Amino acid sequence: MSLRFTKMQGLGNDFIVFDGVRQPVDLDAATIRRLADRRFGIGCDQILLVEPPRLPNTDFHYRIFNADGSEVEQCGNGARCFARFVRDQGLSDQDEIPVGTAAGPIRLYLEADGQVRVDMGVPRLTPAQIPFLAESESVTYALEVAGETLTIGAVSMGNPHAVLLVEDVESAPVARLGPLIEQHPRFPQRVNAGFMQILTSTQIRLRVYERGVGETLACGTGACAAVVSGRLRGLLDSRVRVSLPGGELTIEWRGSSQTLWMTGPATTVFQGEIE
Ligand SMILES: N[C@@H](CCC[C@H](N)C(=O)O)C(=O)O
Repeated sequence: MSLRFTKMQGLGNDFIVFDGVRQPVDLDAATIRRLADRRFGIGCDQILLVEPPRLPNTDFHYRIFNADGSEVEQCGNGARCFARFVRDQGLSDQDEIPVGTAAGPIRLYLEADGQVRVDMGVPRLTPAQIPFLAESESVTYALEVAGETLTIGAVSMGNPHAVLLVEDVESAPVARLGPLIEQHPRFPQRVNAGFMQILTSTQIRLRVYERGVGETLACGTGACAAVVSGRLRGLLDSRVRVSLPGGELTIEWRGSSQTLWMTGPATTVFQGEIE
C-alpha cells in the first residue's frame, strides 16, 4: 500500500498526518510504531488521521496515535496542525473548523496572524473522568512513587495528566520520575506527566513526559492541564504564557466549568509518499 503523508510540527512536537478522507488509511499498532520510528520510519511523536465526521455538527473526525501504537483521546499541538492541514490540503475553506475526537468535539480557529486558536472544551477534574484512583476529587493528591511522596494535580483534557510543581524545570527529574508516573497503578490508562515551574502568575515553564512517547519538546494538552492545576492551586491568572522546550503557547481559562483556549503555531515540514 502506498500512502501520501505530511510531516508537521507544533513547537517541535512532531506529527505524521494522513488524509483519510481522500485515501484509505488502515493503521495497525505495528505499522504505527514502524512509521514513528526515527531510524527505520519517517519519525514522529504522534500520527494524526483526518477522517470524515462521526459526531453531529462537526466537519471531520480527528484520530491520534502515540509513537508506541496506542490510540489516544486528545492532542493539543496536533489539533492546531490538523486545522492547518485541512486548510492547506483544500479539505476545508473555513476559518472555524468543528472537529470530533474520541474525547468529544473541539473547535479550531485559523487566525489572521497564522496562529491557530483551539477551544479545548471544559477540563475534567473528577477522578473517574481522568481516570485516577482516588476516594474523592481534590486540588492535589499525594502519590507514592519509588519511596517518595509526590504532590500532584490530576486533570483530564480528554486525555489524562498529572502535574507536579518543581523549583527549576531544567533540573527536574523528568527522565527518572516521568516513566514511573506514566505507569503508576493509580492511573489505570497511564498518564502524561507534567513538570511545572511557576515564574509569575502569568508565566510558567513546563516539561512533559508524554504517555506512549517519552519526553517531547512540547505537549499542548499538558500545557492546558498545567494551567488548570496551577489555577486551581491559586497560583495563576486566567491568561498564562507557557514556555516549553520547543516554544510558547498561550492558555486562557477562567475557571471551573469554563471552556479552555489554547493558542500557538502549526507548521508543515515536508510531504511525501511511503510504501
Ligand atoms: N502531544 C500531545 C499529546 C498527545 C497524546 C498524549 N501522549 C497521550 O497519550 O495522552 C499534545 O500536544 O497534547
